[in-house]
Amino acid sequence: MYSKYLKFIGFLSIFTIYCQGFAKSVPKKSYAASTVGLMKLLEVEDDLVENIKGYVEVLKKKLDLVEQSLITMSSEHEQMDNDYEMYLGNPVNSFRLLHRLHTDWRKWHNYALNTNKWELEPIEKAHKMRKLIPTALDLECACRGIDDLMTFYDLTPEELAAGNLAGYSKPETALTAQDCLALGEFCIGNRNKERAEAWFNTSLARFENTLKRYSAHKAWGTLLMMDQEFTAASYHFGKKPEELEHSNVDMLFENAIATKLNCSAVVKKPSRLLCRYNSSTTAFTKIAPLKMEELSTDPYMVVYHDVIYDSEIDLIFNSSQLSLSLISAGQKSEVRSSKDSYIDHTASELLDKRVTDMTGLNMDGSEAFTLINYGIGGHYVLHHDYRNLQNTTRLDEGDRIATVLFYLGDVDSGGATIFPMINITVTPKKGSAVFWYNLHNSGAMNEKTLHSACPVISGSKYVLTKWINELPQAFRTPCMNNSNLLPESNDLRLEKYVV
Ligand SMILES: O=C(O)CCC(=O)C(=O)O
Ligand SMILES: [Fe+2]
Repeated sequence: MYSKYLKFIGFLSIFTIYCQGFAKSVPKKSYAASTVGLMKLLEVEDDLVENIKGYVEVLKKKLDLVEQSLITMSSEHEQMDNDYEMYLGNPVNSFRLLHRLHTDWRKWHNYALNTNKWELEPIEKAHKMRKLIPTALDLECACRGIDDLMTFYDLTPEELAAGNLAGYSKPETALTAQDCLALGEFCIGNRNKERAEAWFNTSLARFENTLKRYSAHKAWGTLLMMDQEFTAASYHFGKKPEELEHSNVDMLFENAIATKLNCSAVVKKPSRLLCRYNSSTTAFTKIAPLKMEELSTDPYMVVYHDVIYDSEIDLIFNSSQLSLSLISAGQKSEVRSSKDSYIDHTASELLDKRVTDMTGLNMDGSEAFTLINYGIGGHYVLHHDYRNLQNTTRLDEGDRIATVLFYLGDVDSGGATIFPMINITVTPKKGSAVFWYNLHNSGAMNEKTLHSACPVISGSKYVLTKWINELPQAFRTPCMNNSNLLPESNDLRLEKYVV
């Protein structure tokens, strides 16, 4: 199986040299940084292929069943032989027609809506492998390798896309339209507009239909909009320039602008909310109240001060693997530039209790603590913590109802956590933690929890995140209230507990 990949490995290992050259800016475990790493990735891909094959089998069985029934249904119509009156004149036929439609329709409706757990098993297995798949940083490293090749050997996107490597032609290594698009997006992050445009152009030429071309047009159009080049951008969005200036596309930038403003905000808005001791969430807080500062009521958000001791922070650092690889300064990614790892069992048991004292929530089924380190420029783009889980998956696990983010150190400058939709900036302060609800009481997702980690200007930032899941909170969160109900599919939590 591997032999057909070996030539790709030869090609990809060119990246190795480049990625090692960037050793300071690339995580050590980067797949693209070694041939051994790439071999591991092939194994991951093999497993993934097996799981997806399993899923295809499941789908085929379903498809066969539906096709078989279609054949049966059509054969009834053939029997009529265009003489409908004759057919329906027979009361048994009329009865069968009615009965068929009455019961069959329900059957098909249920069949289409219900997915059995075992049917999703192969895809769930594939999902569990997600920790093994390359990260955004791995991809970036690979893009950088290609980008450097282009610079050193004066290659154009067209040549590379056709598998032409400086006179060494390998059509089988030709790039797909999606590959070219990813390289174009990398060039935007790398502030190389000209090369980004050349990649988008190559990508557009390789996409075979308009629908697929849309993503390349959108990326290119957005790039032009950023530079206020409305006329050029209008071509990509299929709109007139004057429509574009006021269109929804502006929304793309509103958040980006809000992020910038909030990241540079130094003065907090005066608030009518309070600082107080919280002594009511658990029995323990009655004897050891926590210093709490209210930040917002929608979403509910508070900061706890001095909620984690220096000795506990030391324990976390000593026990985590992060200390082995503190080289994150300068890592760049469009999504996130940071390094994360998990903390050990003793520290997490201790902190689980603390989080319950802070939130009143049950830690069963919550996700493991993640320790994140951001170096200079380290950031995390705007995102929501909820995962927008649908149907079955949501009923099994529940979405992330709340987040607790501990700040394990002060940051010299920058690195705030910002919530642009509610205009809140939380400055990292050693020992403090911010807690907020991602979901409304109804279970619907609260869009206002959109947040981002601003780039670190100077120093280093360490945070510890805890994502708390919704289902174990059935007896802890307030009764659900219909006032903020969103459409049905958003409200499985309600359905599950109110019946
Ligand atoms: O580091 C931060 O300030 C935010 C981290 C975050 O949003 C997350 O881990 O989901
Ligand atoms: Fe987050």
